[in-house]
Amino acid sequence: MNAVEIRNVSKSYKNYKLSNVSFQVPNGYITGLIGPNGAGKSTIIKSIMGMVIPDQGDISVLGQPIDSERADYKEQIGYISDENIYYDYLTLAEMKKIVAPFYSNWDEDLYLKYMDIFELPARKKIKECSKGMKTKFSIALALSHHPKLLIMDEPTAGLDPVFRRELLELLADYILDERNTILFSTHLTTDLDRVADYVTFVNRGQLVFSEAKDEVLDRYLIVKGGRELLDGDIRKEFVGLRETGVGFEGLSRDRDRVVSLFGNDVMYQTPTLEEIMYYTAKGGIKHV
Ligand SMILES: Nc1ncnc2c1ncn2[C@@H]1O[C@H](COP(=O)(O)OP(=O)(O)OP(=O)(O)O)[C@@H](O)[C@H]1O
Repeated sequence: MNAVEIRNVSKSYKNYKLSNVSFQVPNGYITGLIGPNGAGKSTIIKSIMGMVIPDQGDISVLGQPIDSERADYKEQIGYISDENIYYDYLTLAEMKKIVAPFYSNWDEDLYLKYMDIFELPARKKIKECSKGMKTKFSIALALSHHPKLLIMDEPTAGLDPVFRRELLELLADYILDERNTILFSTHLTTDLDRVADYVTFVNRGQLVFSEAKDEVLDRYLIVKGGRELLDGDIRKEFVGLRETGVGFEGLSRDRDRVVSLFGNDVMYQTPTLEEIMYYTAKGGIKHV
């Protein structure tokens, strides 16, 4: 089963279009949603949360088509927004009192445990909290109602490296229960190198790929060689290309093809997710 299914979803704004995007978030795994600034990650996540209504397409969450009239499916979701969705003038404890009654599964002991682990001051006003503290508070609230699906929009932005690593460990613990699923968006792709099973990549409102991370890393290849090897046709083999006075570095999405083209005349390197995102977003920009 898929925890989330997105079929042919489109959404237009004045200067932007999310175009006919379809992908699945498999149950029991961590899926990373990556893409440069403005690619459409938050638009997709807000569409799943019913906060943005797509112009067309269908979305199902945990087997149910979502419906703006019925918000009960959200009880099963732990949502961490990239914006402050809480009332600034309240303390953390006061905000928790508002949020907790929405969840029949609310676990006060678990909430207190997270407040303690994250060293969060319950009596501090939200407006007096740092960005990292607000994110930690969001995570505490999201996990304290035992959600089956955790949806996080840029959760690691604003977190120091120590807590970022702790958060990733916490997510790994949460996913140990095979009924749980995580979808999280980030442009810090190193987080995904560590924990993601699947990767969905959007660029300028278009889906580039959505598949198992290992398959992506097996298929893409970086090629480094001398400029004399490049001509117009060869350039078209690359998703993105960086050329210098003497050489080039290019990303191919077809490992077998470039190896058969270049043989031993070049050097090969498996790209990181960051390199795949960089070359795809930049295309054939020249650096001479
Ligand atoms: N309510 C809105 N009205 C008009 N344009 C919008 C609105 N919401 C988003 N956009 C535009 O849609 C595009 C995609 O935005 P979105 O927030 O989904 O991107 P993102 O991938 O999450 O980016 P980032 O990594 O910077 O958070 C952007 O060009 C943004 O300006």
